[in-house]
Amino acid sequence: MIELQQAGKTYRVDGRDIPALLPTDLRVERGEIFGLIGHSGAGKSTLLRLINRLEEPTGGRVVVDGEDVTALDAIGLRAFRRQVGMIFQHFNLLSSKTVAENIGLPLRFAGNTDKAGIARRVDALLARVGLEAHASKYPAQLSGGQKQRVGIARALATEPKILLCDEATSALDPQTTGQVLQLLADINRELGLTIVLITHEMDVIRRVCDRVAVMDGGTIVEQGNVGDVFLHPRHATTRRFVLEAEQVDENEQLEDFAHVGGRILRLTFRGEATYAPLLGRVARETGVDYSILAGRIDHIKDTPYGQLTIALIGGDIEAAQRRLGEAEVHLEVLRGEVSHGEGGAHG
Ligand SMILES: Nc1ncnc2c1ncn2[C@@H]1O[C@H](COP(=O)(O)OP(=O)(O)OP(=O)(O)O)[C@@H](O)[C@H]1O
Repeated sequence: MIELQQAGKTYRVDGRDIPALLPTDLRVERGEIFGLIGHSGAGKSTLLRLINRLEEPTGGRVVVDGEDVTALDAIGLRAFRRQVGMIFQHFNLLSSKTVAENIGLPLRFAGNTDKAGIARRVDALLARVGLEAHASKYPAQLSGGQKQRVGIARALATEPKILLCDEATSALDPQTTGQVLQLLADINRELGLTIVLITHEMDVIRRVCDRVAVMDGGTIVEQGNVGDVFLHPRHATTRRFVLEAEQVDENEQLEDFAHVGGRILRLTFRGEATYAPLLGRVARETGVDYSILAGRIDHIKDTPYGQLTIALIGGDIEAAQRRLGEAEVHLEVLRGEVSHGEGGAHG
């Protein structure tokens, strides 16, 4: 388990203090995938790099599995860092070394001189990341996705218990991003590795993370289970990330609906409720008509969810809304009722 206890970092540049990370408390549980999301300069990298002390905190403590990392001397820190792998946006591979040599490097740095043992470990890692056929190639001969696989294999070489991912997919195209995220999720599940990743894309969080913290201005402004934060964002920054991920402009959408009569609701379904034939049943029972204005069905990690924007027209709208509210559905009224053709919003 990783704990930040009032951990913070202020840089001093040309006599001026730059508070990159305000004193922050955070807990990452063992075996989870924890995401940090924020815009450029929010303090994500600083927080991540405090965990393995690539940055020294200017205040507070970082505790990993009960050990105060901030108090370690140089020898203790070297041993601790073997338990923490890291991967980077631009892979940070040595261009003069082959794939196999890059992957074996952390073992050599750790003082391992058993060449046959290293070769066996490197072979197993190559197989783990699906690069058996590329062992003797050089980084320049690989695609971005393959380079990141080398980065992941190298990070796993010393059998770490924590993997820190600094924008690991930001340099990759969407399809390759999906494959690398899947690999991270598999490693997390199979090895029980704790993963902390930083990103500026909500989609990355949605696909692999269990929990998320949203950062803004050097502090955490919202955190929780990804399902809760993604489907019901409370902070304005979180909301913007979610809307960006869904490519939705809320104001534009409401303008588009101006000519639609009735009451406009947004329904959010999670888990099995996503596939339940609820709308038709409620419409039949209450005599309302509905039209679907916008919708999306997708997954948050392995859990399906659906979001539907509908207009309810005619019939017993109050009863319909009550029935929907009683089901396993989260319901928001986006716009009150207007009669057809009237347009514009009532409160
Ligand atoms: N070595 C440094 N010296 C001085 N200021 C720094 C240093 N590193 C980061 N900062 C400043 O600290 C703040 C937070 O930076 P940080 O890199 O942690 O943010 P970030 O959210 O990771 O952004 P990005 O996504 O651009 O990497 C920024 O204002 C940045 O300019």
